[in-house]
Amino acid sequence: MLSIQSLNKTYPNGTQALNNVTLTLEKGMFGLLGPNGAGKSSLMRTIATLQQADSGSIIFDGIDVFKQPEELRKILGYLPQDFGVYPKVSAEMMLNHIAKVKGITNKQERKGYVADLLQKVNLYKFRNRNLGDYSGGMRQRFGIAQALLGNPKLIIVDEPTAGLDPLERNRFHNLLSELGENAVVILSTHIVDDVINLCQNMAVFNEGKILVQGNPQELSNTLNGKVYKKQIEKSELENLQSEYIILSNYLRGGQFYVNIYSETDPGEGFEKVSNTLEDFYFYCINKKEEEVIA
Ligand SMILES: Nc1ncnc2c1ncn2[C@@H]1O[C@H](COP(=O)(O)OP(=O)(O)OP(=O)(O)O)[C@@H](O)[C@H]1O
Repeated sequence: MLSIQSLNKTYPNGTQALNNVTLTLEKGMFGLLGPNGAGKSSLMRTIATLQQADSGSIIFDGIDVFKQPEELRKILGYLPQDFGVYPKVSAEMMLNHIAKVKGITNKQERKGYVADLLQKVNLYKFRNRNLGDYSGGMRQRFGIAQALLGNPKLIIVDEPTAGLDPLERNRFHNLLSELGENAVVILSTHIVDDVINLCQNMAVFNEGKILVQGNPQELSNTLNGKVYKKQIEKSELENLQSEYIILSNYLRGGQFYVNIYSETDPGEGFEKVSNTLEDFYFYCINKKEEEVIA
């Protein structure tokens, strides 16, 4: 349904944010994982017609996004990373306005539609409060509501759960996965667990390139039996780095641990662990593109 071919973008300051990006996305939820500065937002803004690429093409359901941006906008729901609001307008008024712009002309229909959306994101009882008086999480939920206006067929959400409390995060996940039944949903996030829980497909993105694309569980499984952990002193880390492919280092109960990738049992106190998508993600980021095994 969404076909991205050989997309390139270099900003005027010389940063190459997209380097020959090619991706095909079907209906359902697609997770985009990558470190800060990988180019995720650049890709999303380009798909959302907010910026031009230098070369390449994006086709969604027969719409050529670069040649027919207006057509795409009619069926697009987009929640950017930094979502600004008009502070002196209530959520209900703002959604009503956006609904009008999106072509819902019947007043009664629009009212019901907006009320339904406000219920979905749990803001109905705050519908008359000015957006400027919303908390960060409430503003984010408003952003989600505006992205869902007009039954979009392509939904792009850039780190949508940042700032949501666990309950609201769950609620939003349920909503997103419902939407994924009828739309292409692209979810950019740093939360690896969200991708494994929600997405049928995903890509790891780094330095403007797609390193790997596939089903999260299948990608994760490619490291089965090859991830080992050990409790170490922090000072040992540098030495280990020269010997092993370090996937991650972290604290558990105040103790310092490393996870490493190894084809064979490294001994030396390392124990095999059941690996996660997070291990796979770090494996991709830490290895060079041509060495990723999946
Ligand atoms: N308007 C711009 N002008 C110049 N460079 C930019 C611009 N926007 C982004 N960049 C650079 O392009 C690269 C990709 O940035 P982008 O925001 O797409 O990454 P990201 O994966 O979304 O990062 P994050 O996870 O931190 O949001 C970065 O090096 C960034 O500094």
